[in-house]
Amino acid sequence: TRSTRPQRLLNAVRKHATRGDPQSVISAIDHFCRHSEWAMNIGDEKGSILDSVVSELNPEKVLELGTYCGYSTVRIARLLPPGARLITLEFNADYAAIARQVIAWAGLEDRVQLVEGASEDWIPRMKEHFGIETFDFVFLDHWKDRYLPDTKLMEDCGLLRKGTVLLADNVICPGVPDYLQYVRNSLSYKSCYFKSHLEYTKAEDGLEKSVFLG
Ligand SMILES: Cc1ncnc2c1ncn2[C@@H]1O[C@H](/C=C/CNC(=O)c2cc(-c3ccc(F)cc3)cc(O)c2O)[C@@H](O)[C@H]1O
Ligand SMILES: [Mg+2]
Repeated sequence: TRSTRPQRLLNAVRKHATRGDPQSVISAIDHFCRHSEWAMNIGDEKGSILDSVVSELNPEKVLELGTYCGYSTVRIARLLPPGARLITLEFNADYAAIARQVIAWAGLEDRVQLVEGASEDWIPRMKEHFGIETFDFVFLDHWKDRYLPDTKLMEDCGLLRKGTVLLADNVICPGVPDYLQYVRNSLSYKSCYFKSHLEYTKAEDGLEKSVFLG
């Protein structure tokens, strides 16, 4: 049977990246997506903005919604101190299997917990199942119509604290109008837009950084 694009992406990582070297995994995926097959990773340009937000925050507890192949998981986890934890949710078993191998190739499995399942099922279980009080940083990159309901769910589950940072991918392309309207008009958030480009293209896209004010 024909391989899938995530399988071909993993093959490119195994062929061109060095085990235990996260930067080489990131570069191998970016090269594959720029020169072989486009894939919906945050990419190098928006990825640098993600890096700067994570580095400035130095978060201990991180949640990622939508693992896909693990590209942004590797970008975030490589910047975390060893005691920090990144929980990433992915409900597609095939993507989860690829992402586990990408994360392992980068040598970051000790900092990452990939949970197979839907965000709406797992967000309410973060406290009792993972012993998480609140998250310091949340990266949203899953189905775009899930950003707003999941943000409200995280609020309702008490998973956000004063200062928790939400960073949302694709706020222009494909776009998340209901989420943007919410975080930009709610008195509970201080929000700002980082203009960039859709991964591996010249199209406009950007990231929205929203700080929960409690
Ligand atoms: C509720 C729930 N729970 C758990 N996992 C969940 C979940 N909902 C989705 N997932 C998972 O997350 C990923 C989905 C990512 C969706 N991302 C995009 O659709 C996306 C699209 C583009 C794009 C832009 C221009 C185009 F012309 C075409 C595509 C760019 C992007 O950067 C994207 O992120 C995928 O791995 C999916 O299984
Ligand atoms: Mg995205």
